Amino acid sequence: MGFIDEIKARAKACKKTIVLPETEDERTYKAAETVLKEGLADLVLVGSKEEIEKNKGTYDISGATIVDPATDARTEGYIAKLVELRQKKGMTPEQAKELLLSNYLYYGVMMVKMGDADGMVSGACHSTADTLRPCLQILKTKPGTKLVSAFFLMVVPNCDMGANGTFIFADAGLEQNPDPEKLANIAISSADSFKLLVEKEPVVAMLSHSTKGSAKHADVDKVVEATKIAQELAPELALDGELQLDAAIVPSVGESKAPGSKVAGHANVLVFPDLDAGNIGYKLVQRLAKAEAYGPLTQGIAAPVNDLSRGCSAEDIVGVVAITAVQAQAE
Ligand SMILES: CC(C)(COP(=O)(O)OP(=O)(O)OC[C@H]1O[C@@H](n2cnc3c(N)ncnc32)[C@H](O)[C@@H]1OP(=O)(O)O)[C@@H](O)C(=O)NCCC(=O)NCCS
Ligand SMILES: CC(=O)OP(=O)(O)O
Repeated sequence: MGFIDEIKARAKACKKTIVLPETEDERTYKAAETVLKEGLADLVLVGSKEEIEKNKGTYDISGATIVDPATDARTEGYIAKLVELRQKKGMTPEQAKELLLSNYLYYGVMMVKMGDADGMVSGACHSTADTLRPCLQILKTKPGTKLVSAFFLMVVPNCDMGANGTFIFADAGLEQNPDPEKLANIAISSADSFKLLVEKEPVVAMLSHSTKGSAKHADVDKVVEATKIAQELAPELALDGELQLDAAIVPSVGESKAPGSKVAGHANVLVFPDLDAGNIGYKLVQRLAKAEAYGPLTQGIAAPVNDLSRGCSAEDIVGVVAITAVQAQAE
Protein backbone atom coordinates (compact mmCIF):
# COMPACT_ATOMS: atom_id res chain seq x y z
CA MET A 1 0.00 0.00 0.00
CA GLY A 2 1.24 3.52 -0.78
CA PHE A 3 1.46 6.31 1.80
CA ILE A 4 -1.98 7.80 1.26
CA ASP A 5 -3.75 4.42 1.17
CA GLU A 6 -2.15 3.53 4.52
CA ILE A 7 -3.30 6.87 5.94
CA LYS A 8 -6.82 6.36 4.59
CA ALA A 9 -7.00 2.91 6.21
CA ARG A 10 -5.92 4.44 9.54
CA ALA A 11 -8.44 7.28 9.18
CA LYS A 12 -11.27 4.82 8.46
CA ALA A 13 -10.41 2.88 11.59
CA CYS A 14 -10.68 5.93 13.87
CA LYS A 15 -13.55 7.82 12.15
CA LYS A 16 -12.91 11.35 13.49
CA THR A 17 -15.07 14.44 12.92
CA ILE A 18 -13.44 16.98 10.63
CA VAL A 19 -14.71 20.48 9.78
CA LEU A 20 -14.60 21.85 6.23
CA PRO A 21 -15.44 25.57 6.42
CA GLU A 22 -14.82 26.57 2.77
CA THR A 23 -18.37 25.99 1.60
CA GLU A 24 -18.01 28.61 -1.11
CA ASP A 25 -15.60 26.36 -3.05
CA GLU A 26 -16.66 23.52 -5.35
CA ARG A 27 -13.61 21.42 -4.39
CA THR A 28 -14.97 21.20 -0.84
CA TYR A 29 -18.09 19.40 -2.06
CA LYS A 30 -16.20 17.11 -4.43
CA ALA A 31 -13.80 16.16 -1.61
CA ALA A 32 -16.65 15.78 0.90
CA GLU A 33 -18.46 13.35 -1.39
CA THR A 34 -15.33 11.16 -1.61
CA VAL A 35 -14.54 11.35 2.13
CA LEU A 36 -18.09 10.27 2.97
CA LYS A 37 -18.21 7.56 0.29
CA GLU A 38 -14.88 6.09 1.45
CA GLY A 39 -15.85 6.45 5.16
CA LEU A 40 -12.64 8.35 6.01
CA ALA A 41 -14.22 10.75 8.52
CA ASP A 42 -17.47 12.27 9.68
CA LEU A 43 -17.76 15.74 8.18
CA VAL A 44 -19.12 19.08 9.35
CA LEU A 45 -19.66 21.72 6.67
CA VAL A 46 -19.93 25.25 8.09
CA GLY A 47 -21.92 27.87 6.22
CA SER A 48 -25.30 29.32 5.43
CA LYS A 49 -27.75 26.47 4.77
CA GLU A 50 -29.10 28.24 1.69
CA GLU A 51 -25.65 28.91 0.26
CA ILE A 52 -24.60 25.29 0.81
CA GLU A 53 -27.76 24.05 -0.87
CA LYS A 54 -26.96 26.32 -3.84
CA ASN A 55 -23.20 25.60 -3.99
CA LYS A 56 -23.18 21.82 -3.55
CA GLY A 57 -24.28 21.23 -7.15
CA THR A 58 -24.76 17.55 -7.91
CA TYR A 59 -22.30 16.28 -5.27
CA ASP A 60 -23.85 13.92 -2.73
CA ILE A 61 -23.01 15.33 0.70
CA SER A 62 -26.12 13.96 2.41
CA GLY A 63 -23.97 12.21 5.05
CA ALA A 64 -22.39 15.49 6.24
CA THR A 65 -23.63 17.61 9.15
CA ILE A 66 -24.39 21.17 8.09
CA VAL A 67 -23.72 23.80 10.75
CA ASP A 68 -25.09 27.28 10.07
CA PRO A 69 -23.52 29.79 12.49
CA ALA A 70 -26.51 32.12 12.11
CA THR A 71 -28.93 29.58 13.59
CA ASP A 72 -26.82 27.04 15.49
CA ALA A 73 -27.61 26.80 19.21
CA ARG A 74 -23.88 26.68 20.07
CA THR A 75 -23.01 30.05 18.52
CA GLU A 76 -23.73 32.07 21.71
CA GLY A 77 -21.40 29.82 23.71
CA TYR A 78 -18.68 30.14 21.06
CA ILE A 79 -18.97 33.94 21.18
CA ALA A 80 -18.58 33.94 24.96
CA LYS A 81 -15.59 31.60 24.80
CA LEU A 82 -13.91 33.61 22.06
CA VAL A 83 -14.28 36.80 24.13
CA GLU A 84 -12.82 34.99 27.15
CA LEU A 85 -9.83 33.79 25.08
CA ARG A 86 -9.13 37.06 23.29
CA GLN A 87 -10.31 39.84 25.63
CA LYS A 88 -6.71 40.66 26.59
CA LYS A 89 -6.20 41.37 22.89
CA GLY A 90 -9.17 43.74 22.95
CA MET A 91 -11.88 41.41 21.59
CA THR A 92 -15.40 42.64 22.49
CA PRO A 93 -18.60 40.51 22.35
CA GLU A 94 -19.71 42.51 19.31
CA GLN A 95 -16.45 41.82 17.49
CA ALA A 96 -16.53 38.13 18.43
CA LYS A 97 -20.10 37.81 17.11
CA GLU A 98 -19.25 39.59 13.88
CA LEU A 99 -16.14 37.41 13.38
CA LEU A 100 -17.90 34.11 14.04
CA LEU A 101 -20.87 34.93 11.83
CA SER A 102 -18.82 36.24 8.92
CA ASN A 103 -15.67 34.09 8.98
CA TYR A 104 -16.38 30.36 8.90
CA LEU A 105 -12.70 29.55 9.50
CA TYR A 106 -12.94 31.14 12.96
CA TYR A 107 -16.19 29.25 13.55
CA GLY A 108 -14.60 25.94 12.55
CA VAL A 109 -11.61 26.52 14.83
CA MET A 110 -14.02 27.29 17.71
CA MET A 111 -15.78 23.97 17.03
CA VAL A 112 -12.43 22.22 17.44
CA LYS A 113 -11.55 24.29 20.53
CA MET A 114 -14.89 23.42 22.18
CA GLY A 115 -14.53 19.70 21.42
CA ASP A 116 -17.40 19.66 18.89
CA ALA A 117 -15.01 18.48 16.16
CA ASP A 118 -11.62 16.76 16.14
CA GLY A 119 -9.89 18.81 13.44
CA MET A 120 -10.32 21.18 10.52
CA VAL A 121 -9.02 21.43 6.95
CA SER A 122 -9.07 24.74 5.08
CA GLY A 123 -6.99 26.79 2.68
CA ALA A 124 -8.29 25.84 -0.79
CA CYS A 125 -9.56 29.39 -1.21
CA HIS A 126 -7.89 31.21 1.71
CA SER A 127 -4.23 32.17 2.03
CA THR A 128 -2.08 30.32 4.54
CA ALA A 129 -1.90 33.39 6.78
CA ASP A 130 -5.72 33.67 6.88
CA THR A 131 -6.08 29.95 7.53
CA LEU A 132 -3.44 29.62 10.24
CA ARG A 133 -4.02 32.90 12.14
CA PRO A 134 -7.32 31.72 13.77
CA CYS A 135 -5.75 28.46 14.95
CA LEU A 136 -2.64 30.15 16.29
CA GLN A 137 -4.79 32.67 18.15
CA ILE A 138 -7.39 30.22 19.51
CA LEU A 139 -5.87 26.75 19.75
CA LYS A 140 -2.30 27.78 20.64
CA THR A 141 0.62 25.38 21.00
CA LYS A 142 0.53 21.87 22.40
CA PRO A 143 1.69 21.62 26.02
CA GLY A 144 5.49 21.29 26.06
CA THR A 145 5.86 22.91 22.61
CA LYS A 146 6.81 26.53 21.96
CA LEU A 147 6.34 26.72 18.23
CA VAL A 148 3.78 25.77 15.61
CA SER A 149 5.34 25.00 12.25
CA ALA A 150 4.12 23.64 8.93
CA PHE A 151 5.36 20.82 6.75
CA PHE A 152 4.51 19.01 3.56
CA LEU A 153 4.26 15.27 3.26
CA MET A 154 5.74 14.64 -0.18
CA VAL A 155 5.34 11.40 -2.12
CA VAL A 156 7.66 11.35 -5.15
CA PRO A 157 6.80 8.76 -7.82
CA ASN A 158 9.43 6.24 -8.98
CA CYS A 159 11.91 7.39 -6.37
CA ASP A 160 14.10 5.22 -4.17
CA MET A 161 15.41 8.12 -2.07
CA GLY A 162 13.95 9.09 1.31
CA ALA A 163 11.51 6.42 2.50
CA ASN A 164 10.84 5.00 -0.99
CA GLY A 165 10.08 8.50 -2.26
CA THR A 166 8.23 9.69 0.86
CA PHE A 167 9.65 12.78 2.59
CA ILE A 168 8.74 15.55 4.98
CA PHE A 169 9.69 19.05 3.83
CA ALA A 170 9.69 21.68 6.63
CA ASP A 171 8.98 24.49 7.24
CA ALA A 172 7.34 25.06 3.88
CA GLY A 173 4.31 27.01 5.07
CA LEU A 174 4.54 29.08 8.23
CA GLU A 175 7.78 30.28 9.86
CA GLN A 176 9.29 32.84 7.53
CA ASN A 177 12.84 33.18 8.81
CA PRO A 178 13.36 30.86 11.76
CA ASP A 179 16.31 31.56 14.07
CA PRO A 180 18.52 28.60 15.07
CA GLU A 181 16.33 27.67 18.06
CA LYS A 182 13.18 27.70 15.96
CA LEU A 183 14.90 25.73 13.20
CA ALA A 184 15.96 23.09 15.74
CA ASN A 185 12.39 22.96 17.04
CA ILE A 186 11.05 22.54 13.48
CA ALA A 187 13.50 19.65 12.93
CA ILE A 188 12.46 17.79 16.08
CA SER A 189 8.71 18.31 15.48
CA SER A 190 9.15 17.15 11.88
CA ALA A 191 10.86 13.96 13.05
CA ASP A 192 7.88 13.29 15.35
CA SER A 193 5.44 13.97 12.49
CA PHE A 194 7.36 11.56 10.24
CA LYS A 195 7.17 8.81 12.88
CA LEU A 196 3.43 9.39 13.34
CA LEU A 197 2.43 9.62 9.69
CA VAL A 198 4.95 7.46 7.82
CA GLU A 199 5.56 4.99 10.68
CA LYS A 200 9.28 4.73 9.83
CA GLU A 201 12.41 6.04 11.53
CA PRO A 202 13.09 9.70 10.63
CA VAL A 203 16.49 10.66 9.22
CA VAL A 204 16.76 14.44 9.45
CA ALA A 205 18.91 16.69 7.23
CA MET A 206 19.43 20.36 8.11
CA LEU A 207 19.67 21.82 4.61
CA SER A 208 21.94 24.62 3.45
CA HIS A 209 23.85 25.78 0.38
CA SER A 210 26.92 24.36 2.14
CA THR A 211 28.02 20.88 3.24
CA LYS A 212 30.21 20.62 6.33
CA GLY A 213 31.90 23.97 5.91
CA SER A 214 32.19 24.07 2.11
CA ALA A 215 30.76 27.64 2.12
CA LYS A 216 31.15 30.47 4.62
CA HIS A 217 28.22 32.79 5.31
CA ALA A 218 25.96 33.87 8.15
CA ASP A 219 23.15 31.78 6.59
CA VAL A 220 25.36 28.68 6.90
CA ASP A 221 26.24 29.58 10.51
CA LYS A 222 22.51 29.67 11.32
CA VAL A 223 22.05 26.07 10.13
CA VAL A 224 25.22 24.88 11.92
CA GLU A 225 23.91 26.41 15.16
CA ALA A 226 20.44 24.92 14.65
CA THR A 227 22.00 21.48 14.08
CA LYS A 228 23.95 21.76 17.34
CA ILE A 229 20.83 22.77 19.30
CA ALA A 230 18.70 19.98 17.79
CA GLN A 231 21.40 17.37 18.47
CA GLU A 232 21.57 18.51 22.10
CA LEU A 233 17.78 18.49 22.49
CA ALA A 234 17.28 15.10 20.78
CA PRO A 235 20.56 13.15 20.95
CA GLU A 236 18.80 9.90 20.00
CA LEU A 237 17.65 11.31 16.65
CA ALA A 238 19.48 10.62 13.36
CA LEU A 239 20.03 14.31 12.50
CA ASP A 240 22.92 16.04 10.78
CA GLY A 241 23.84 19.28 9.05
CA GLU A 242 24.72 21.46 7.43
CA LEU A 243 24.07 19.49 4.24
CA GLN A 244 23.29 20.42 0.66
CA LEU A 245 20.24 18.71 -0.82
CA ASP A 246 22.29 16.29 -2.95
CA ALA A 247 24.47 15.34 0.01
CA ALA A 248 21.31 14.77 2.06
CA ILE A 249 19.48 12.38 -0.25
CA VAL A 250 21.91 10.85 -2.79
CA PRO A 251 24.02 8.13 -1.09
CA SER A 252 27.11 8.50 -3.32
CA VAL A 253 27.15 12.31 -2.97
CA GLY A 254 26.55 12.03 0.77
CA GLU A 255 29.55 9.72 1.10
CA SER A 256 31.84 12.03 -0.85
CA LYS A 257 30.72 15.37 0.64
CA ALA A 258 30.01 14.27 4.23
CA PRO A 259 31.99 11.07 4.85
CA GLY A 260 31.06 9.34 8.10
CA SER A 261 27.65 11.01 8.41
CA LYS A 262 24.86 8.49 9.12
CA VAL A 263 22.32 10.94 7.74
CA ALA A 264 24.01 12.10 4.52
CA GLY A 265 22.55 10.27 1.53
CA HIS A 266 19.68 8.76 3.53
CA ALA A 267 17.57 11.71 4.73
CA ASN A 268 13.78 11.49 4.65
CA VAL A 269 13.04 14.65 6.68
CA LEU A 270 14.35 17.78 4.95
CA VAL A 271 14.55 20.92 7.09
CA PHE A 272 14.90 24.03 4.94
CA PRO A 273 16.73 27.11 6.26
CA ASP A 274 13.80 29.46 5.63
CA LEU A 275 10.31 29.65 4.15
CA ASP A 276 11.51 30.87 0.74
CA ALA A 277 13.57 27.71 0.30
CA GLY A 278 10.92 25.39 1.78
CA ASN A 279 7.95 26.77 -0.14
CA ILE A 280 9.79 27.02 -3.47
CA GLY A 281 11.34 23.59 -2.89
CA TYR A 282 8.06 21.77 -2.31
CA LYS A 283 6.38 23.40 -5.31
CA LEU A 284 9.34 22.48 -7.56
CA VAL A 285 9.14 18.83 -6.56
CA GLN A 286 5.33 18.80 -6.75
CA ARG A 287 5.15 20.36 -10.20
CA LEU A 288 8.31 19.05 -11.93
CA ALA A 289 8.51 15.57 -10.40
CA LYS A 290 4.70 15.26 -10.23
CA ALA A 291 4.89 14.43 -6.54
CA GLU A 292 1.86 14.22 -4.28
CA ALA A 293 2.11 17.16 -1.85
CA TYR A 294 -0.07 17.09 1.27
CA GLY A 295 -0.11 20.25 3.33
CA PRO A 296 0.85 22.63 4.71
CA LEU A 297 0.21 20.30 7.70
CA THR A 298 0.69 21.83 11.12
CA GLN A 299 2.72 20.45 14.00
CA GLY A 300 3.14 21.68 17.55
CA ILE A 301 -0.46 22.90 17.65
CA ALA A 302 -2.93 21.93 20.39
CA ALA A 303 -5.38 20.26 17.94
CA PRO A 304 -5.01 19.41 14.27
CA VAL A 305 -5.98 22.18 11.88
CA ASN A 306 -4.37 21.79 8.49
CA ASP A 307 -3.95 24.08 5.55
CA LEU A 308 -4.02 23.54 1.78
CA SER A 309 -2.47 25.32 -1.15
CA ARG A 310 -4.92 27.41 -3.14
CA GLY A 311 -3.67 25.32 -6.08
CA CYS A 312 -4.89 22.08 -4.49
CA SER A 313 -7.20 19.50 -6.07
CA ALA A 314 -10.23 17.89 -4.41
CA GLU A 315 -8.14 14.71 -4.13
CA ASP A 316 -5.51 16.67 -2.15
CA ILE A 317 -8.26 17.78 0.25
CA VAL A 318 -9.36 14.16 0.72
CA GLY A 319 -5.76 13.20 1.58
CA VAL A 320 -5.38 16.06 4.06
CA VAL A 321 -8.71 15.18 5.73
CA ALA A 322 -7.44 11.60 6.24
CA ILE A 323 -4.10 12.88 7.60
CA THR A 324 -5.94 15.25 9.97
CA ALA A 325 -7.99 12.33 11.31
CA VAL A 326 -4.80 10.34 11.98
CA GLN A 327 -3.22 13.34 13.76
CA ALA A 328 -6.41 13.74 15.85
CA GLN A 329 -6.31 10.08 16.85
CA ALA A 330 -2.76 10.60 18.17
CA GLU A 331 -3.76 13.58 20.37
C1 LIG B 1 0.95 32.59 10.30
C2 LIG B 1 1.18 34.09 10.35
C3 LIG B 1 0.05 34.70 9.61
C4 LIG B 1 1.13 34.61 11.78
O1 LIG B 1 1.52 35.95 11.79
P1 LIG B 1 0.58 37.26 12.01
O2 LIG B 1 -0.70 37.18 11.34
O3 LIG B 1 1.43 38.44 11.71
O4 LIG B 1 0.17 37.22 13.38
P2 LIG B 1 0.98 37.41 14.70
O5 LIG B 1 2.46 37.35 14.51
O6 LIG B 1 0.37 38.60 15.36
O7 LIG B 1 0.49 36.12 15.43
C5 LIG B 1 -0.86 35.84 15.72
C6 LIG B 1 -0.85 34.91 16.90
O8 LIG B 1 -0.24 33.69 16.50
C7 LIG B 1 0.87 33.39 17.35
N1 LIG B 1 1.90 32.79 16.51
C8 LIG B 1 2.42 33.31 15.36
N2 LIG B 1 3.31 32.43 14.85
C9 LIG B 1 3.34 31.37 15.70
C10 LIG B 1 4.06 30.14 15.70
N3 LIG B 1 4.90 29.80 14.74
N4 LIG B 1 3.85 29.28 16.72
C11 LIG B 1 2.98 29.57 17.72
N5 LIG B 1 2.26 30.72 17.76
C12 LIG B 1 2.45 31.60 16.76
C13 LIG B 1 1.30 34.72 17.93
O9 LIG B 1 1.95 34.51 19.15
C14 LIG B 1 -0.02 35.45 18.06
O10 LIG B 1 -0.68 35.05 19.22
P3 LIG B 1 -1.54 36.15 20.03
O11 LIG B 1 -2.42 36.86 19.02
O12 LIG B 1 -2.31 35.36 21.02
O13 LIG B 1 -0.53 37.08 20.65
C15 LIG B 1 2.56 34.47 9.72
O14 LIG B 1 3.56 33.74 10.37
C16 LIG B 1 2.65 34.25 8.26
O15 LIG B 1 2.10 35.03 7.47
N6 LIG B 1 3.38 33.19 7.81
C17 LIG B 1 3.60 32.91 6.42
C18 LIG B 1 2.42 32.24 5.79
C19 LIG B 1 2.62 32.16 4.31
O16 LIG B 1 2.38 33.13 3.62
N7 LIG B 1 3.08 30.99 3.80
C20 LIG B 1 3.38 30.82 2.43
C21 LIG B 1 2.38 29.98 1.72
S1 LIG B 1 2.21 28.38 2.44
C1 LIG C 1 1.31 26.33 0.74
C2 LIG C 1 1.12 27.43 -0.19
O1 LIG C 1 2.07 27.84 -0.86
O2 LIG C 1 -0.12 27.94 -0.23
P1 LIG C 1 -0.70 28.87 -1.41
O3 LIG C 1 -0.32 28.17 -2.68
O4 LIG C 1 -2.16 28.88 -1.13
O5 LIG C 1 -0.05 30.21 -1.24
